[in-house]
Amino acid sequence: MPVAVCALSHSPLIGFNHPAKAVEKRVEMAFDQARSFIAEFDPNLVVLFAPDHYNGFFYDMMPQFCIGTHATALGDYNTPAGELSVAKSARTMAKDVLAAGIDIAVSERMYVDHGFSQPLQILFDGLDKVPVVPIFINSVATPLCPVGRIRQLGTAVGHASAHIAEQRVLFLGSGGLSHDPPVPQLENATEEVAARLIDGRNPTPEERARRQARVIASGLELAAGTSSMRPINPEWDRQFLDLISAGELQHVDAWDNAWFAEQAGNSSHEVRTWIAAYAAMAARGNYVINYRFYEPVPEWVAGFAVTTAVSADA
Ligand SMILES: O=C(O)/C=C/c1cccc(O)c1O
Ligand SMILES: [Fe+2]
Repeated sequence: MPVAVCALSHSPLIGFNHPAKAVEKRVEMAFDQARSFIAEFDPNLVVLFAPDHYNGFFYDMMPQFCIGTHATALGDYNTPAGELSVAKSARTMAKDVLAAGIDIAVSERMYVDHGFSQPLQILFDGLDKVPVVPIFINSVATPLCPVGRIRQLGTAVGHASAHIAEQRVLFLGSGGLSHDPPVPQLENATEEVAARLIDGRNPTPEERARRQARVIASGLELAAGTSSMRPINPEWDRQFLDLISAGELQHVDAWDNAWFAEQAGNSSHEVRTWIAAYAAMAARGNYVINYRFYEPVPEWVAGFAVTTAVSADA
């Protein structure tokens, strides 16, 4: 039963802000590479690990991770809106992951944002082109669980994937690497912002447009060097990619949550999606990364990376 991985950064600013043409071209070539890899692997199931950015998940009930048995994309930042094609195996996998001692939440009405929809759009040209098991991983709403729990989650998902009907499973991680976009934090939020983080579902079109305009402007400021946001940290990103490449995921268990934010920005916790995807792969045997791309892209507020991996004995 072959398994494979694709993990990639996302940014809702793609298409809004434009880095140098050569940079956009290199990223597009990386997407081409990932698309060719996936087309050749021909998965009949994608297990998609992705975060949310206070669009589908709020502090009124914030799980650390959640598996969707139905999922709908909201369509923020011009990403496609609509139903994901959630596989029946989502239920089987939820049962198996719980039986392994990982208390994953289950949602019959999961709402997801660009974290899920962008990779499906870029890699599969739509939300419903491939059966998917969507797994939300909290990467912004503090307090966050220890990152070692995410590795255990990924491991449990990997084991569960060996007992489902689908035979060709792609583990897809969406997020990271170092970046610090202006996603608000509850601890220092005004009353108005706190209310939005606790239960800000269904913003008006004007509210959504204001939020998006602020984030789009933040990318231009980061690129111009006039931003107070934490800069992208290519060295931290390189070390993270080296660790994944070496298959030494167990080291993440010692990583302190505060250290992520200090080194690589609050949203660097999105690498949790990569850790889960690669831990799932590792649970199915040794792997080799056969493609690795990295480029810091401040206009998109992203240490932008794309990797693919296959089983070592494939
Ligand atoms: O949710 C937002 O408004 C912005 C999200 C964002 C910006 C830049 C990089 C990312 O990974 C994001 O999710
Ligand atoms: Fe994000």
